[in-house]
Amino acid sequence: MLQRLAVLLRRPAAAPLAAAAVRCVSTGSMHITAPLNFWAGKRRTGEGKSNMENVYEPATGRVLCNLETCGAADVDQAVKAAMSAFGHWSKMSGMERGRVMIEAAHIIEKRREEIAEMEVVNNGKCITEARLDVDSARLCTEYYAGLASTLAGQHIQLPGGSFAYTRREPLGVCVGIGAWNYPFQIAAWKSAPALACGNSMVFKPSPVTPVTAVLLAEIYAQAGAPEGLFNVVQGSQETGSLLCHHPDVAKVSFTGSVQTGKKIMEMASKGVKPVTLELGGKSPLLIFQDSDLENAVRGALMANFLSQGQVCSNGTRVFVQKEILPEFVDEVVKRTQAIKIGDPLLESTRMGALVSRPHLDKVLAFVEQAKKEGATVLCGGEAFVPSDPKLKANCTDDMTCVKEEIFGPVMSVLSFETEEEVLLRANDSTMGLAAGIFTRDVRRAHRVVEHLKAGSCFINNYNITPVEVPFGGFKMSGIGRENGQVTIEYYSQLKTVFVEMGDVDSLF
Ligand SMILES: NC(=O)c1ccc[n+]([C@@H]2O[C@H](COP(=O)([O-])OP(=O)(O)OC[C@H]3O[C@@H](n4cnc5c(N)ncnc54)[C@H](O)[C@@H]3O)[C@@H](O)[C@H]2O)c1
Ligand SMILES: C[N+](C)(C)CCCC=O
Repeated sequence: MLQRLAVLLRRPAAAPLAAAAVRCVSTGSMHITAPLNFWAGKRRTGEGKSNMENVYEPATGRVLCNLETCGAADVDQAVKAAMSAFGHWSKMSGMERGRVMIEAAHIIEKRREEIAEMEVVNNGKCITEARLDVDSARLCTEYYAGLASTLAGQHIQLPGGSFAYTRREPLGVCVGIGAWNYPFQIAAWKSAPALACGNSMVFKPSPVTPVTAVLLAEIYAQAGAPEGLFNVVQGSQETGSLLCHHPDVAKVSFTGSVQTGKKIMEMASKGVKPVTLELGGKSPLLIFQDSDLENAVRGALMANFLSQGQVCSNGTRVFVQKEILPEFVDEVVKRTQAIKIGDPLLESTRMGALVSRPHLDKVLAFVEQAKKEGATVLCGGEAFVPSDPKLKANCTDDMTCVKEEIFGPVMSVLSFETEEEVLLRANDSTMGLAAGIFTRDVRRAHRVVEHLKAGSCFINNYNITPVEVPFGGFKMSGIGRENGQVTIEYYSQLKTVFVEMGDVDSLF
């Protein structure tokens, strides 16, 4: 089944305001002219000023700002600034670093509304979700601020009074490259663990959503971080590639598509640099007949329609046990039709605009393809027109919409009969970011989860990502983890020190 596709395409509103960067209170009123690059403590103009790309407001199609992309000289300056900050920051104690980060978290909290509004205007998601994204960024900063002072090595006793110890050391200048679906949150999820470990960072946001990462840079600076600790360079793949190849960069943490992730890994391999890859998914959600149906329906909606369906971990293959399929589908259709689609800045809106016209066309093409392959659209299925909800159903595992990541508000519903069968079908994907199961049978829940090939599994819920819990993928969905204690491992390295207390026992 294919669900409602929501998109808002509005006519341009009034003329843009002339001021540098203007906070908006209504859709279509913001125009940004302040530079969006930031290094060595200041906003900077990129050398690609002559070759600027338009950045659009998804909800209106208006030009929000122009992107000044960074070339080799800019990237070099940002990396130099980060190296200089690293010298100072890496020598500070964890407690001192944590203090700066806690202050940054407080500032994020104070500026919550402003950041959330900017995110809405640039990304198209609704304000309620954008606030939660800002909260997640703040919580992540707080969490790693707390962990900073706990980083430590081990002492290992050896024969004859000799011993060894390990030091947990930072890597150096880390690069973060972000996707457009969670722009501010991704910048925080990458920078907070990196900085807690004593690294500095150069971050490149997606050229589609460049406006909020620079706010995070200002916040760290205001919180007392040394100049150059967190830098932002804008641009597309050329800028990203310059960062990955830069000889002074120690690590690359990337969030984006599988296709780009492979290129990042290849570029990083030239310098034998470690990578964290947070890539795409085509995750399964398994709903057994003994589920609490109300919660299963809620879970399926949360698994598919957050951020207009543009979520890496979405459970887009919804397998429903045959006995409850009609009941489940009726309820899901009813609630999907009731989703309030509209101006993303309105409090009542629950679904805003897809990120761009080309992306909308891509999502609609998946729906057309699905229809050709025999799927029935139960509701939606076309660009959203308020009075025109569409319906239809019937997906099979071999359909393109069931195999490929659509990254839009499109839920495919499939029916299954047995646990063994659904496990085989659920795992039949090259990706393995997330998976979910709804059942009242606690033994089945854990048995099924043990066999699911996915990095994040949800039992009787979906798409929650507390920052204390590791997040990341199996198979082609990625390498490494974000959040949780384990992420410290991905932003630090161990130095082992042997200490001899006796004489050298030489064979020569
Ligand atoms: N696993 C996760 O945590 C997670 C989170 C969010 C999004 N995603 C995935 O991201 C994808 C959508 O985001 P997108 O369209 O922005 O992805 P994308 O791969 O097109 O771009 C991601 C970033 O990589 C940069 N980039 C592109 N080519 C590059 C190159 N050759 N060298 C260096 N940088 C390059 C882009 O400019 C952008 O900043 C989806 O597949 C989604 O599942 C994954
Ligand atoms: C917070 N969410 C909704 C789980 C999103 C995680 C990041 C993936 O795109």
